[in-house]
Amino acid sequence: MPFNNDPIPVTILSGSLGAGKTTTLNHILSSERELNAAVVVNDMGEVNVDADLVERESELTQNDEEIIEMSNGCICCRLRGDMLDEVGRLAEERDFDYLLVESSGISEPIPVAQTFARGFEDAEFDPTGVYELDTMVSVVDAHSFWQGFDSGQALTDDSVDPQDNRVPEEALMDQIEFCDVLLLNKCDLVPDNELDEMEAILETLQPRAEIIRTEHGAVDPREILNTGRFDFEAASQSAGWMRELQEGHHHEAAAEEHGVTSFVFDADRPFHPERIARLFADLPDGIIRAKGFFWSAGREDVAMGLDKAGQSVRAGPKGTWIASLPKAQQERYFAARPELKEDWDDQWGDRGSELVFIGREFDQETLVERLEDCVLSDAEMEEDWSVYPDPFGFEDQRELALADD
Ligand SMILES: Nc1nc2c(ncn2[C@@H]2O[C@H](COP(=O)(O)OP(=O)(O)OP(=O)(O)O)[C@@H](O)[C@H]2O)c(=O)[nH]1
Repeated sequence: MPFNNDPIPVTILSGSLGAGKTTTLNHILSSERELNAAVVVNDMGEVNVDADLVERESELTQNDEEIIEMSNGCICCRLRGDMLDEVGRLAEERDFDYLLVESSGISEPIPVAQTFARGFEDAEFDPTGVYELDTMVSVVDAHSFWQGFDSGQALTDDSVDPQDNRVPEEALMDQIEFCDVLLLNKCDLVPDNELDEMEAILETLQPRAEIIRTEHGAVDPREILNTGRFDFEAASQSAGWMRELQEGHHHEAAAEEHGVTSFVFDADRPFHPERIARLFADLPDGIIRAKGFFWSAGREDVAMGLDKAGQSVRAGPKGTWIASLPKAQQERYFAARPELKEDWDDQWGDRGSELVFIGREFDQETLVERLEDCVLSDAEMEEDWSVYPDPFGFEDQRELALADD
């Protein structure tokens, strides 16, 4: 290989367990014979089954990829530094010109992307200038997408990441919301009309990504290699709920045709803690995604966060109101974001609620009414809120288990 100092492009594949990441990787390796790739395969278990499968494939195709197995942990957390040191060693030899990374099924895509885009403090190797993140790909299993979201089937105990108790649906939502290309795989197992509907939902959850339907991971390699599509800022701002907050309504025709809608609920008075907790635990089935922050009466110190992905709902302390910061720090915020002053309340500052709901075939009007009923009434505004029972506790965004109360 000729001497070359250009950064090595990197494509990262994420996706739930069994979505088809290894199948896609093998498809790429066998259809791009010219591709001189190194491959990092991450598996949570002790035995790296995926690496074996990739290894077998590359023997078959007589490619001689260098395959690095990262087992017994996740490259988005515990193995971050180890992975960098490995790819650093690879880069020194430099007898390959593309790096493919298969994350584990529960990997969060943002830290993995950050590792390549910005490095990692605990690692000796600094990837900036040596590697260049080219494309973030998420593989979604079309067949289990519905089932997982509709019935919460994915919520089995042994699939929860022991490190932070995240459930697979939350990892799936991250993978959908942070990527450049979304492969809707296993399309052979789902009828076309359902695929149309799923695609409408994915487009609403993630308006920026290129969505491609695949069977057995058979994607045109040009869609995920050397695309130059990765852009950290754009990717981190591209989630549908975030766009909804920033820009308000703008629905794709496809979304409307399939009854996929979203709206923002705003309030500058606090919610009654028990009423809103009960509502969060009993949102309509059609709500696929809900996200935002809210003010819970009696907790003027902290901005509460809401995060619903599929069947999983988390709510609890999330951030700080600017109004509860020391004056000097508040001034710095105002200097940086003058528009904050516009919605500033003399008594309550920036306290308030802003929640985005994305769903399919739900009754928006009724939900808005139910939300409004959770906001304090005029009489309640005069009460002592500190006597209200607080279902949210002090931990960061607990899983809400209030539905049966
Ligand atoms: N019917 C069908 N099966 C598929 C498709 N893609 C992959 N599979 C099968 O689904 C299973 C899981 O595929 P993998 O490629 O191993 O999935 P993965 O995402 O790498 O799985 P983990 O690494 O375990 O998270 C395998 O048995 C594949 O043969 C598809 O498009 N259609």
